[in-house]
Amino acid sequence: MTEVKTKVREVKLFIDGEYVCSSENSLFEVKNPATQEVIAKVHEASREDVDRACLAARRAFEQGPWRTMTVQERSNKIRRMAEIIIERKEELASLEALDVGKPYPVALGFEIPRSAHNLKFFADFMEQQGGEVYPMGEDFLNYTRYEPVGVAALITPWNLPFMLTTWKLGPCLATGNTAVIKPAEATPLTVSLLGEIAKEAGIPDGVINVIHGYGGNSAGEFMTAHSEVDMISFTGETSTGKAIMKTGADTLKKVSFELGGKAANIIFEDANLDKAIPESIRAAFMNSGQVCLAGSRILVQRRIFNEFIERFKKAAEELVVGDPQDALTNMGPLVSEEHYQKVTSYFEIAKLENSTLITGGKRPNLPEYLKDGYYLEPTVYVQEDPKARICQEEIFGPVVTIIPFDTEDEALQIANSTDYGLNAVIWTDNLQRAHRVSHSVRAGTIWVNCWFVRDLRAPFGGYKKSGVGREGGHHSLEFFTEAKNICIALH
Ligand SMILES: NC(=O)c1ccc[n+]([C@@H]2O[C@H](COP(=O)([O-])OP(=O)(O)OC[C@H]3O[C@@H](n4cnc5c(N)ncnc54)[C@H](O)[C@@H]3O)[C@@H](O)[C@H]2O)c1
Ligand SMILES: O=C/C=C/C=C(\O)C(=O)O
Repeated sequence: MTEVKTKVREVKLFIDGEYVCSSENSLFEVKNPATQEVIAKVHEASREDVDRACLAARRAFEQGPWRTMTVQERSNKIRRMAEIIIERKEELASLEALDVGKPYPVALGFEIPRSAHNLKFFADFMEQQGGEVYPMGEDFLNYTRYEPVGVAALITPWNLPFMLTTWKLGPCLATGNTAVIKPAEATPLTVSLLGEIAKEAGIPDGVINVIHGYGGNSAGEFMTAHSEVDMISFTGETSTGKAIMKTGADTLKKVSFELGGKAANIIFEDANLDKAIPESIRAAFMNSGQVCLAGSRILVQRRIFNEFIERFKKAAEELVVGDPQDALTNMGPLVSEEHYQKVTSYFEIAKLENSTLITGGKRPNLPEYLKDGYYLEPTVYVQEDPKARICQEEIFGPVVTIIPFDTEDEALQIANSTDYGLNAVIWTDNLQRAHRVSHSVRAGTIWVNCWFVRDLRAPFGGYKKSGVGREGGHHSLEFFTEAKNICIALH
């Protein structure tokens, strides 16, 4: 592990089947969030590099054979990528832990296997798909084909880099498109390996290209403006989604956006707290709270409010914050100084808004070698006013707010009072209430008595400012295909 931690890697661009340097020889550094040591020097894609990547993807799309091979041939190659990911799971997990600062067991046990599954699932799923036939009596016959759209820009954030990239890449490839991928500048390590994984799996050159760089006035913007890119699948902040939509508008690109969240986690008085408390802890603090689906607003019914707070506080204080490579660690550091500044700015806001600090709100005491990492204690506030900024804005760190409520109607009103609508969590043993509340919360995913349980066939995406469109199962296939109807006169 020490060698993994201290080595400084050179991360190149992967264009048209080859790892290449930035044409302007511009490199940026990536740091280990746990220690702030430099772990990689990354080639930044210039406008010319982005152009080459988009043209390579276009050529690979137009000239084939990717688009024209049988579904089974394509799916076999995608499944081979999934197998290679599993063969290399320890290496990928330690790189992800190093780059993002997340606990190694989480990367190894959840994210890397899920990444392989993202590819295998869509390869298998695509093999089950067909077209449609609409006969018009004896005179005409319609049949419908689902054809790939072309070149996709896949842009992903730093919190779950490999998992979220493969979640887009699986359906993109399975439907016969080609891709230009840009991981977040803070966490490019695992995604950069997709080039060699694709090559080993026999994916033709140009089908997968990986470029690196920043967003505005850098690789992200260049690719979303590029005339050879037909569609953009983006996961990240709501404000970035708006910028990308504007840039993509000139060339009328198709977009699919998975954006921010501020999930209500509603605990009714009849909930089983023995389950609700540990899951609410996971929903609040997994990946240091840097999860779009985080249950960051906990709404608790007044009758159980004090008991909930006491037990939740105790459980939060038991979490081990520390070195992500240490097997006992529950919570690593935040990803960067910039993000730490954003998250800790909410401590001041919380004070100004008269929130009550229950626990946390500061750096934990840690060994000397971790002194430069951006660590925070799990932080819990109580706030009576659901309109306060800490109840409304996505903090994206280990900070949750507990809000009391009296009635089901009040809980619903609070749950629906933010601009976001990605997901919500409901804890109740009352079946009717579970359904009633699920129907009335305006969010794309509702988890009842559980959190972050995923079936990849299910639609995934957000209401309101949490997204545009849905991914998952046939929803992903619809985004990555054009439906073509062919009408034939039969005589
Ligand atoms: N809804 C979901 O499924 C989901 C999943 C994970 C994260 N997120 C959201 O992601 C955010 C955290 O991630 P982040 O800080 O990396 O997000 P971000 O929006 O800052 O960056 C995401 C990606 O977009 C790129 N980018 C930034 N500006 C761009 C521009 N103008 N044009 C093109 N590309 C641009 C970045 O370089 C990065 O690769 C949170 O808001 C979180 O809720 C959402
Ligand atoms: O941080 C966000 C988590 C997103 C999860 C998914 O996109 C998924 O499970 O498919």
